[in-house]
Amino acid sequence: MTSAHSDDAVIEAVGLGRDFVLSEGPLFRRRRRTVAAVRGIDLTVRAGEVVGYLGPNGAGKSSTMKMLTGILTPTSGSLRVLGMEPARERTRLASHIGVVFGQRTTLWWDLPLKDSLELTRHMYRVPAADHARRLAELTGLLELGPFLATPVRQLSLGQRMRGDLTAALLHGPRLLVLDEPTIGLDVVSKATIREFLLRLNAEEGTTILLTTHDLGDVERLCDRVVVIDHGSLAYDGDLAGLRAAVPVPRVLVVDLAEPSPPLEVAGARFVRAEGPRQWLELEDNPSAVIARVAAGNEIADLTLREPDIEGVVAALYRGAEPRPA
Ligand SMILES: Nc1ncnc2c1ncn2[C@@H]1O[C@H](COP(=O)(O)OP(=O)(O)OP(=O)(O)O)[C@@H](O)[C@H]1O
Repeated sequence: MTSAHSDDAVIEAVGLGRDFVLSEGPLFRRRRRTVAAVRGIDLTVRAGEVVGYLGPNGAGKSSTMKMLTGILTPTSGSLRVLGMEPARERTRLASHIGVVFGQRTTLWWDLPLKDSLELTRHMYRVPAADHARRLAELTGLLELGPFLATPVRQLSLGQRMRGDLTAALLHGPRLLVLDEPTIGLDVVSKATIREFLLRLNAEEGTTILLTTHDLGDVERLCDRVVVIDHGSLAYDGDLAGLRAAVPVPRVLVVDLAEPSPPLEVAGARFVRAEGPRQWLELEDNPSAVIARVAAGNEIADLTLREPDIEGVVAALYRGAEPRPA
């Protein structure tokens, strides 16, 4: 621990970086090339926060997650998780954090779920009484009862994810690290997982850091979003701030009385048409544009669409400069 470590910081990264050195080219003429997967990230996550760690493929999310959990050693900067240096104190850290990778399971494929969870208890050396109490709680909340006796290989993806979450939480970790926790799940399973995570955070104060490409996860769960691109932080703040920071135009959907050629209106840009419906990107304030459209056309209906988070993050990735707050 360092004296600079602040009390309620669960994650403290300063100038965190990770390079990979690749050897490329034909034998005897190999060239070494360095890929900077993570470049000088400063990130503090405080107890009780739910943080979405977003970015396009290859942005450096997994490399960051691996450093946080001690699987990968940073090549620059400093990193403390719950006051520990993950790569050096990986085993001790493991008893205070829970990790779930949506695409992989930590459960034993051939064992019934409850036996798999029992093995997890031994791995984390959780006393039997604590385990039984916590398993009963989690079984209730995640409705595991009907499939506790089912071998893991026969579980649906949603059931397995609930099992994996249980395995990650049986030892009562203070930090939960989730990599794509709802990937591949149907709408109902996603909602179950999201509600559960919100409750876990509210009732136990568990800090949650999650990567996701599912913007519903972000909208429902995250107080704060951190966007990483090419290994560097592109945004750190709340979702409303992200929406406001990236200039994605609002869209006016105009239902005309009949199909018409593309509207040409000052302060708006025609995007597309489908029968009598046209989409216009607004460059001016909506009421001015609506008045201009109404002046020359018969309108059946109008809807103003705020940019959705998908559009905002996509714009950020495309390199739209965030506006100063
Ligand atoms: N073991 C490795 N050896 C060499 N390069 C690597 C290694 N791991 C990651 N990289 C490179 O580092 C960069 C960041 O990769 P990383 O997997 O962290 O991104 P990501 O944001 O998790 O992407 P995804 O959403 O696709 O999982 C990429 O350019 C990747 O090719």
